[in-house]
Amino acid sequence: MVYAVCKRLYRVFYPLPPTSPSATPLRIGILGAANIAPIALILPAKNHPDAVVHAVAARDQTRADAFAKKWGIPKAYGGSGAYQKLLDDPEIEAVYNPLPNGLHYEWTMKALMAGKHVLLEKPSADTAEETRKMFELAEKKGLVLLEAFHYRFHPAAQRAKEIVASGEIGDITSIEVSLGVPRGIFGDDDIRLKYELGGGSFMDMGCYTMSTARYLAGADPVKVTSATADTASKFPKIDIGTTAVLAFPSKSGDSESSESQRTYPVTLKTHFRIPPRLGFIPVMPQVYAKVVGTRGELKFLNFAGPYIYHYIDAKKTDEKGNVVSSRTEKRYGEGEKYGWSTYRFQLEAFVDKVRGRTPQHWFDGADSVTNLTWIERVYEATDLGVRPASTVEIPGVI
Ligand SMILES: NC(=O)C1=CN([C@@H]2O[C@H](COP(=O)(O)OP(=O)(O)OC[C@H]3O[C@@H](n4cnc5c(N)ncnc54)[C@H](OP(=O)(O)O)[C@@H]3O)[C@@H](O)[C@H]2O)C=CC1
Ligand SMILES: O=C1OC[C@@H](O)[C@H](O)[C@H]1O
Repeated sequence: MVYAVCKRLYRVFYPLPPTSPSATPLRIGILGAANIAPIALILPAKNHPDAVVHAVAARDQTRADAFAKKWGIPKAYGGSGAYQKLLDDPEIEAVYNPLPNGLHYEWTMKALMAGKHVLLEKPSADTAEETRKMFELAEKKGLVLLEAFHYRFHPAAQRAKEIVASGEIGDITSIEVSLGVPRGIFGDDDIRLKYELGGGSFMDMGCYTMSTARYLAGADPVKVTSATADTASKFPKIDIGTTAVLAFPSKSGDSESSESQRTYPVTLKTHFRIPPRLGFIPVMPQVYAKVVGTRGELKFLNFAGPYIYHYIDAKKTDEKGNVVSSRTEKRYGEGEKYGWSTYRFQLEAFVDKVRGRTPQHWFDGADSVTNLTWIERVYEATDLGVRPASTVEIPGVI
């Protein structure tokens, strides 16, 4: 297993160059020298025949230059006007926006106003209204806008959904999705801990858990049943961890049924700093989705980064709940796509969409709006309140 993981990671970090590169690849610019940019875009683009990272912009010229040099990016914009300069560059056709959440709306709107397609990091914005406005503008301008839920483009996620949708485990009776990391990964200065930048674990990680639960269920919540947040005095309004229970609509159940028959519970758990067990035993990241049905259950381990390692355990149960059969599946892609990262699959779809080809998978703005709507409702239920909407006026947008 260790060898297989190393082999896949090797290919992610040392991607093979495309065998027949396009003469006119989609030229992408990156807003911000963000930590996530290499893995989410720069490395995937290195083996995409029809995409190239052409420019990066950072608030500091030295940082922009160093980033461009390290990753082989031809142009580097730096200084206070750098992001807008990149948007004004006629050579750039699409933009990757990995800015802090609280800046997603402003710079996506500006990018769309500049006529660029946008691959936008998750969560799409601070409020559902901002998300709605961004997709409305993209539609009006005929531009592609995609919230970067990369996991959905990976064959493992698609297989997990297929098993649930096939009815193999019966009708869903509960779902649990967890995304949490041990203490020590995010320092106090991390953007994730800044309320004014749209921080909070249910924004950062909760957006995945919400998206994954909705994806696997093939349905949207009907209400937030409960939500509790762990907070720390150092970070007012930031949830270090959140546990939310939402009600999803059952397949069975009609208007005559009780609420517990009409819905089933979906538990979403997030955490930035899971403490060590017994105070000193290090814990592993908690990244899984579990779907329980009337005739079985499915566990998808590492749904957020399945290209590194994952398994999908599917169990069938009898009427008494006894396990009658179980199997484990793994999906890492086929042929030349074997071992592609989630981000590489995502880039393939994004470029296909921009080029007018039919992507292997896609989801639209309505999906992103719904996701953020329910994130907001969870924050309302925790009493921490929704994240602050942008106050920036976008020239040309009413
Ligand atoms: N898809 C995925 O797997 C992941 C997605 N993400 C998402 O990507 C985004 C960025 O995350 P990450 O790369 O970890 O963050 P970083 O802190 O590394 O990057 C954020 C970038 O934003 C820029 N920036 C602009 N204004 C500010 C400001 N006021 N404060 C701080 N930074 C600012 C900085 O760019 P500059 O260089 O100009 O200074 C910085 O490089 C988030 O939305 C996050 O949710 C994060 C990790 C994984
Ligand atoms: O994939 C992820 O896992 C860890 C998070 O903090 C990050 O932002 C997210 O995208």
